[in-house]
Amino acid sequence: MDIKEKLQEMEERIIKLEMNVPKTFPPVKPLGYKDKKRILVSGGAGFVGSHLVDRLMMDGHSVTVVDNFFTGSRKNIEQWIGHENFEIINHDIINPLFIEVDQIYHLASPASPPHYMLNPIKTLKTNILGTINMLGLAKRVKARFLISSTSELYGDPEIHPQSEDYWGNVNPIGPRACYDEGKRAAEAICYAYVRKENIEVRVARIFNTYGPRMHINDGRVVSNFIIQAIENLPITIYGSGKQTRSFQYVSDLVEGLVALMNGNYSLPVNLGNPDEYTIEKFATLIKEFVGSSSPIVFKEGLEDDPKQRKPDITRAKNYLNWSPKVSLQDGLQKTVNYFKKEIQMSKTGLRS
Ligand SMILES: O=c1ccn([C@@H]2O[C@H](COP(=O)(O)OP(=O)(O)O[C@H]3OC[C@@H](O)[C@H](O)[C@H]3O)[C@@H](O)[C@H]2O)c(=O)[nH]1
Repeated sequence: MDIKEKLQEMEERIIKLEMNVPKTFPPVKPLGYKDKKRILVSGGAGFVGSHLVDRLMMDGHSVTVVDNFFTGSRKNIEQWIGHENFEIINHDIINPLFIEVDQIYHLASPASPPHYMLNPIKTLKTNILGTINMLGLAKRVKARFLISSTSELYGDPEIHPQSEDYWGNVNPIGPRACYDEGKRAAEAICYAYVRKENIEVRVARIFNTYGPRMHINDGRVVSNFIIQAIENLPITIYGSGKQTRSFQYVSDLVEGLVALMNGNYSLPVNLGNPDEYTIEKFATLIKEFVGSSSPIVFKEGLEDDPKQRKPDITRAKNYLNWSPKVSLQDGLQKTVNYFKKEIQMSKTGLRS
């Protein structure tokens, strides 16, 4: 959509608002009261959270989003504002929350390294106090609880690929510790609640994920490289570029989260795409994909940057019958289209 079309769309929306024409929502499945669940998504205005909210809403459930909008954004969920099945609470989960729900997807936490390192104490509080508060809620209302954990829990892994029974290699006092150790503590807290309080817990260890709705200032490799390539700016590789990552498209992750929540498996499960690339190869691939003239440049490496990462997804295959479906080609196409629009909008001042 170019800028003229976008302006026209906005004008039409203003006219409809002025005329009090009811907003049209994406289609929602009708669900009987027995199947309809009340679902809380913490961090539901974020990149992953908002895609999950779309899925749960379209499945016909009642969804409550709780978000403090630190990295989340209202525009990610604006399509549901005003829907009778949808509610949004502006709240920081480091404080307790009292509502009635059947399921809790606990996704609230900054996830991009520059964001979580910006305020490490807040990252620790969110993952530790926030998880305790969300589990307290799950205990009070007997809700099933899913937490978004991370592949960062494996630190700089000495085994490859990483399976869930690997305990990890994390620097407990390094700059990434606020997130890595925060998530490790969060998992420990979950299983303490399982042992002592009989809570039904699901733990998703999420590997690198990309897709539309990543923030333009997200700072992770996929968004950085795509934006740099679109703008013909230098593509910045941190370190040698020999480090590896494996990238999953966001809709695959959402499928995995829903399957995990509704299945019977209660130990941690890796959710990621085993399609592995060196960062150097990935830079070339993005440059060619976008058709960019960007030079590829090497910058200083990051402290404690994991050298290799690839999920072993045997558990997810066996227990959830889940495996990623979206190819890098298809996922990148959607993501590049999204960023082209976002860049255009930010240049016209319509988006920050
Ligand atoms: O511009 C950039 C950005 C990043 N990178 C490199 O690309 C690799 C991936 O970096 P990202 O910041 O995208 O993500 P990381 O793998 O370090 O961390 C991620 O891990 C999994 C999730 O839990 C989180 O989304 C995030 O913490 C790193 O080696 C990083 O140094 C670049 O070379 N250039």
